[in-house]
Amino acid sequence: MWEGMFDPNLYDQMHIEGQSAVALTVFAVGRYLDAYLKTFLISAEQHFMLGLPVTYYVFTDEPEKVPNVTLNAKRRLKIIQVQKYSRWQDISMMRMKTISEVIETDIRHHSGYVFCFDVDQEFKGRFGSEALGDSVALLHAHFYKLPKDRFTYDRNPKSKAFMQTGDFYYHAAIFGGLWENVKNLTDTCYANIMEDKLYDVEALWHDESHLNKYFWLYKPSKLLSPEYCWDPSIGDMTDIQVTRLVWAPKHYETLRT
Ligand SMILES: CC(=O)N[C@H]1[C@@H](OP(=O)(O)OP(=O)(O)OC[C@H]2O[C@@H](n3ccc(=O)[nH]c3=O)[C@H](O)[C@@H]2O)O[C@H](CO)[C@H](O)[C@@H]1O
Ligand SMILES: [Mn+2]
Repeated sequence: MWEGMFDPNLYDQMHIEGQSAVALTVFAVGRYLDAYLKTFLISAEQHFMLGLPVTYYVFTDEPEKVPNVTLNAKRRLKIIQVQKYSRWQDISMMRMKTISEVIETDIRHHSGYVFCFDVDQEFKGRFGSEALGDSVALLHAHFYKLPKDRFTYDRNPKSKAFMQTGDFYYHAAIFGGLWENVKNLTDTCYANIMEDKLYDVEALWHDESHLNKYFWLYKPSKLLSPEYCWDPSIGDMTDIQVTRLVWAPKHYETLRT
């Protein structure tokens, strides 16, 4: 999906008539909560799936610290406590298991669609119902123009994420689709992550490597352009007419320790 390819009103009309409901999952564990969550949620209320019922699922180790954000009509927020793994790689990877569990116990009873987001980002423009689809993947802003041999797939044959060729390089900061498909995605990635642990290997880019392998084997039905997750530090914006969501500044040294 690129700006200019679609009529937003047609998508909105179709999803309002079809009574589509959307679940958004986001993790804010450890210092990521103070650093990013409030901006993420406030901006989502300004731009994410406006007009549709949205349930936010905020996963955190410190529920009492989740900011109080005023929500639009038909929108609600659920806070779910999770443990804080000591390694940031595990905080990131283990999201797959937690998302799968909450789809099973909660989401599937309320929302047809699920979108899973990193928290270190801010909505800036319409992120609307045109982004909904059976199985949705995002083109990584740093790779969408590069030749395939530059894609940073996992090249270790011992990892379940190993792959030699692929279609695109997908960004793990956003994926989504019908809950059935997101359930299958998270279950598959989690099983592969755990099998890697058994053999003491870790994929190059963690959950992102497993996500790329998954979307190579189970093709997504819809691709989002980097407008849907843009890094403002990229100088060349010739393809980008609208930034819908942007990366927030990363402060790995202070936030991940
Ligand atoms: C292009 C790139 O470099 N991608 C990798 C990088 O993305 P990122 O640098 O975007 O990862 P990240 O630091 O945003 O972590 C992913 C998400 O996990 C959550 N979180 C993570 C750590 C923490 O202490 N608390 C917390 O809540 C939070 O929602 C965060 O947005 O690192 C990730 C692992 O972390 C994956 O390996 C990604 O593939
Ligand atoms: Mn991130």
